[in-house]
Amino acid sequence: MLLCSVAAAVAAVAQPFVLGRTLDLLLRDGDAGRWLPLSAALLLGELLLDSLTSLFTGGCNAVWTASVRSRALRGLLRTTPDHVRAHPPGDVGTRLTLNAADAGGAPAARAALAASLITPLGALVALVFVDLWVAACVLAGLPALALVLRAFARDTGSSVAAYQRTQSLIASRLLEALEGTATIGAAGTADRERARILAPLADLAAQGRHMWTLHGRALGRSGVLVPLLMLAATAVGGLRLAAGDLSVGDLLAVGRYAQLTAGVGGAAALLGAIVRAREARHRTLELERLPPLAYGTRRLPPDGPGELELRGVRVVRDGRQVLRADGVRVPGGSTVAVVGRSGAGKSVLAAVAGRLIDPDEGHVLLDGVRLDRLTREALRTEVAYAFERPALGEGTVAEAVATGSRQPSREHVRQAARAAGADGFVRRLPYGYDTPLPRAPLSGGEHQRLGLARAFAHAGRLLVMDDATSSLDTATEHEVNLALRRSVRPGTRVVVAHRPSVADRADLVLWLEEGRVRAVGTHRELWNTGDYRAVFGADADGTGAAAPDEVPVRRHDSEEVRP
Ligand SMILES: Nc1ncnc2c1ncn2[C@@H]1O[C@H](COP(=O)(O)OP(=O)(O)OP(=O)(O)O)[C@@H](O)[C@H]1O
Repeated sequence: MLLCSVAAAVAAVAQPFVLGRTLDLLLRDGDAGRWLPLSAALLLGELLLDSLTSLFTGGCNAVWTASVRSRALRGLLRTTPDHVRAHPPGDVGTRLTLNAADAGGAPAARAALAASLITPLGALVALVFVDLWVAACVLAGLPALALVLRAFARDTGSSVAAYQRTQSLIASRLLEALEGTATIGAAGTADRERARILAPLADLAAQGRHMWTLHGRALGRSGVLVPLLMLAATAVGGLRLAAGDLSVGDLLAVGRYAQLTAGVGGAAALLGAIVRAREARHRTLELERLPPLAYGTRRLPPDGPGELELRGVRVVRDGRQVLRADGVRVPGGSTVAVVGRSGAGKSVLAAVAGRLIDPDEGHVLLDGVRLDRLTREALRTEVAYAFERPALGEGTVAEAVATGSRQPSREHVRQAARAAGADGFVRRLPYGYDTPLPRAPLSGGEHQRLGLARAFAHAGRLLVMDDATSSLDTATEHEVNLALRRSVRPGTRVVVAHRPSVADRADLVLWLEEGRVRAVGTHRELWNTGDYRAVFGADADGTGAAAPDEVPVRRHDSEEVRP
């Protein structure tokens, strides 16, 4: 692309000279010889090169945008969920689409700017050769043009950055509102919500106007300067022609060269694109440079039971301790329910247990090996997660369940779906397991069961379920739990639980309170504590809010329990 634009610039610089020469020969002899076809070739060549430059510019923009976008995406996927949290979905969307596309235009705009400078510089040099006086006249006007461009590049940078930030704010608010349409509809707050989303629009308009004003001012100033320069150059050239120091062809050439030299003012538009690309690149770089989660080189001992240990673990967020857990040992193969009031630190513990995030202090060990020392492969094949709102993608149902570090067979996928209570509704979909998810109208509970199926299909020695059954009715949840014991690879389970039935079925309960481990024991032992019962909304005597939610459940030792 650069070669084509440079060649086009060279052709543009050569043209006035060749045309001038051709004109002189035609006027003098009536025959320009080889100069005439040369002029035609130059004109055609420039046209062809300009077309090729446009073609390559499109290709270059596409390739570079894809590269900027992929790198930003890789940065996002390498980091921990905690770091991504600082960027709401709308912000990430804006950075990966609008900003990546702007940033992707940088190399082509730089090349075009370089080429656009070659023409005026070449024209100036050619002008010196044709006539020194006209060249001096043009040269005298150039510093003023350079000043106009410099001021434009300086002032426009901050406006562009503010404009891009505001765009991203509007996108974030819009996405938030789209996620909460039901709430907004039910509360009848659509107008207020619309006003909230569009509130930054006034700023955006002001920033946009400011950008265009700067642009317009730069174009206007250079628009005044360039004709003035041209007028001065033509006047000097005319005087020189009258004095017999220039031929008619020379006058044609100097006029054209003066015009090409003054074309440096056209760089304003390219400069604008470069400044926009630079600010946009800063924004995509922020995603690209999110601190990655580093992996170690250790592997897990083969056939380990999945013993989990939290040693001196401390997680601090915004200067506040949100989790402290020391000396917590979960025997391999057991199920531990993590309970506590909202905000007690359950999800933070679940994230630390499977190394979605690293603790600020202390270590988590799986079968005696620190999680941060494990290879990525060892960690992700041995630790599986199921979440409250799983992200299933847009492939088929089977692909959604199969996606993960291993590639389970189709039969394995079915088995996992059966265990998660998903097989029945999946079979009723138009194409069963081959139904594309966007064409599968799933309820919240069905969506969650597919997420569970995925976790079951990839279950290693540790399975972390963070509120992953919250949308299931108690009977389905009970069935899923039984199937989990029977049909899924045995291992240690960490289950964030809000229902007493789940805590009761667990071998062990980890009770968190304000980010600290209040007690570890069985549900039955802990139920004797009023504060523990209060976590489930039960009254001091053990009845109340928790009771209606309960169905009689059997513990794995077959003893019927109604907490
Ligand atoms: N990245 C973060 N930045 C700031 N605060 C955080 C971050 N992650 C968690 N917290 C805070 O840590 C506390 C525990 O959060 P956590 O999500 O673990 O609660 P939880 O027990 O799972 O609650 P719930 O039952 O409502 O889901 C909360 O006060 C939360 O605001």
